[in-house]
Amino acid sequence: MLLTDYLFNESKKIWDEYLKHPFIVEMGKGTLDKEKFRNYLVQDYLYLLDYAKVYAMGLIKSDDVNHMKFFKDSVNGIMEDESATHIAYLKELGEDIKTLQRHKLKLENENYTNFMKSVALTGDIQDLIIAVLPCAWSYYYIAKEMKEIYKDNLENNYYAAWIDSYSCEEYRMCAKENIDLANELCKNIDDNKKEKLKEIFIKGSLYEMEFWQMAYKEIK
Ligand SMILES: Cc1ncc(CN)c(N)n1
Repeated sequence: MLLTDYLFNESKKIWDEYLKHPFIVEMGKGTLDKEKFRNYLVQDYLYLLDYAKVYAMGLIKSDDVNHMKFFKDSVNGIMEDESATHIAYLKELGEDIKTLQRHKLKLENENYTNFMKSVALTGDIQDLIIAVLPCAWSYYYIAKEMKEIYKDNLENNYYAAWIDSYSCEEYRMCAKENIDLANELCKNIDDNKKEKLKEIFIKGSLYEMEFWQMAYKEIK
């Protein structure tokens, strides 16, 4: 069995909870409070900056030129393409884009990004790819499911552009490249390492859940 199939099975319960989360359900129905969404996007914009740094550390820890290119292209994809959806929504919602970086990270966001950065700094390249794997993969999983569940509700849905950006072919490829690299880098691991990687993956998946919780409860 591929390592990523094993990791998916081990965390599927958590991932299926994402689909029931009120933030996701209300986005799917188009009823989510726009102020909540704006605050989420500001936090997520800051998250993406740290997330890009983790891929930059992946480049430093790679020896293979193809892996180096993957991490370089990922930094570019995060900072240019993924952030572009955030910026477009935030502009439309009246946020000052020039001062976005001045916002403070909320606790759950900081905990999550500190976790990824610490794995990236103290672990090996296998630990690093598994720490970032729930990010792209779970967003693709969520958006693809939303596209199906809420298919009759997307035409005039304010959040359709968000759903599209994470379920489109380009993002599917992005998630697949992360999955394929994880399997390639981890193909010869022993059982102890597999257990360690499972713990990292489950922690990352739980931090994703905490992020949705943070976005929904929205205490400033
Ligand atoms: C918190 C979080 N996790 C994952 C993703 C998808 N890259 C994101 N934008 N934000």
